[in-house]
Amino acid sequence: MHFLDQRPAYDLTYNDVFMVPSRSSVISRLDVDLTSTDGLATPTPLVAANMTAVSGRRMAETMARRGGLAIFPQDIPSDVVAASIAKVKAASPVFDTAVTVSLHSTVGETLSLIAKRAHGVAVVIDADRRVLGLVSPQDASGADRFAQAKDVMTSDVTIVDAAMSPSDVFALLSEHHQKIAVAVDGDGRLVGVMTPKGALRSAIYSPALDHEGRLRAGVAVGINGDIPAKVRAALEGGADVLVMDTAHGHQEKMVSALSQAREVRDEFATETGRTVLIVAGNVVTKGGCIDLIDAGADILKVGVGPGAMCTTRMQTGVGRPQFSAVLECAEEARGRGKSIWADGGVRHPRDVALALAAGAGSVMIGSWFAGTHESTGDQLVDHQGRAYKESFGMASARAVRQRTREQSAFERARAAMFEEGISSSRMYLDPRRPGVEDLLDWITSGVRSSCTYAGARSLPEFAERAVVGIQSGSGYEEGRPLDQSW
Ligand SMILES: NC(=O)C1=CN([C@@H]2O[C@H](COP(=O)(O)OP(=O)(O)OC[C@H]3O[C@@H](n4cnc5c(N)ncnc54)[C@H](OP(=O)(O)O)[C@@H]3O)[C@@H](O)[C@H]2O)C=CC1
Ligand SMILES: Nc1nc2c(ncn2[C@@H]2O[C@H](COP(=O)(O)O)[C@@H](O)[C@H]2O)c(=O)[nH]1
Repeated sequence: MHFLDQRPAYDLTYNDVFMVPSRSSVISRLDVDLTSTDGLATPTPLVAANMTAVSGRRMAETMARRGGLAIFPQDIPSDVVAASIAKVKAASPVFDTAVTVSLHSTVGETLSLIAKRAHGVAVVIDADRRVLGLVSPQDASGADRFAQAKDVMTSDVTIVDAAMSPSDVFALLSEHHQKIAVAVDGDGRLVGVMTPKGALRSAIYSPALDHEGRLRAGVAVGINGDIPAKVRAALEGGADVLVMDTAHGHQEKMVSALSQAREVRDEFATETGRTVLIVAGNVVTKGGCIDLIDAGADILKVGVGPGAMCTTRMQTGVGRPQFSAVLECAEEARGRGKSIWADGGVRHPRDVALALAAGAGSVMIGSWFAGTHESTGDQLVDHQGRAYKESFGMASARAVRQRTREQSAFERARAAMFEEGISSSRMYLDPRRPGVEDLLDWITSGVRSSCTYAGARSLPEFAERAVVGIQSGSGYEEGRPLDQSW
């Protein structure tokens, strides 16, 4: 990437910069390869953050099915993480995991489960996972909440063989004017579901798969406690990437934790032949990058204070405008054969494009993804009828209380006094893009387009060719669409 004019002597946020188009020979946005350049080579360079309000099993499955990753947070007990990863790995890389209920599930329970996935139905199955019917909110409307699935379900179901290609599923659904297909295996047992949009997505995205062709997922580990035991539990639990994470990554405790993690990772690689990359952070300076790379990091997590749940900058004055942090750290890491993740502060697709232009290998997103069907929280509705989910920072008093649950009441209360995050925030589901896949479509189509404007067919070419200028506040404002006249 280079600057249109001179590189400024001050630091820049994503909002401070823009890209200009360059002469391009890339004639279609579909010709752009978005494979991440962080060493993980995921087909989509996006990672759902290790935040309790964001990444759980559904987020992990959905992100990996569309080529990205999700990281299980450090506050979840390792046996629970291992059980969740096992489910992710058992899920179909092609069909969405269905919400399932039995004939006797109540309508109330069924409706609350439907909101956990974007495809909008529950599949009614028997004890052998054979498909009996479908329930949608429309089918259930007007029914008593204590009525049962059998009373409201439809048995007009488009059943397909799980080996059918997504384009054939799409054609079948169009022919039958149906909104969803239910895939079964050779024994007639439920495998998953596919909507017409899901079929289209399967043609555009490739899943992020492990060495056995199963969906990938990552696990975060903090820097306190028994690091070797935690790292081993994460690796044995099936983690495909390990994230060593703390607010102030450039501290000696991290350096020591990272060295220990590296040792366990290498032992595990010798035992299993599987080398899991280690991401460490958060840092925002060259010095931080150098020290963590020397201590064993393969990828650096970059960003202090840009997060939507973050109070660090206001409370401490510490942090760094994210575009400059990413640019400087990516340069430093690249010079040492490593890469970075740009973590935090992404509010629009353009921010992802700018982070990748600045050299990030992948981009980590938290709060934006918290407001989707697939995030961990329950969907709530405000007094105007708008759907939202609760989000909170990982350094908020709420998260700290959870993380320190095994300590004494005094220690927990003391730790919570050092909060650097918001304990409760409403992330509204965008009615046009309520699922994380809708956001992925929006982001990746934007990034593909940014690449063609720069004349780049891949992310390394994009990071090389992008031309970035600096804009005023009104320059940024001019670029915002208006939903009504002025
Ligand atoms: N990217 C960002 O800007 C930030 C991210 N976060 C996220 O919040 C989560 C929790 O992180 P964290 O608060 O580090 O909790 P951790 O549970 O990982 O513990 C942090 C450890 O580092 C010590 N420490 C020393 N200096 C600091 C400091 N300035 N800030 C925080 N800890 C410090 C703490 O000791 P002691 O408590 O005794 O001081 C504690 O032992 C992580 O996911 C992290 O990424 C949090 C804040 C900023
Ligand atoms: N200072 C804090 N930073 C936090 C906290 N919880 C998470 N984070 C960081 O934010 C990113 C995600 O950023 P977003 O803008 O996409 O939401 C996450 O990965 C952490 O690095 C917190 O409590 N305080």
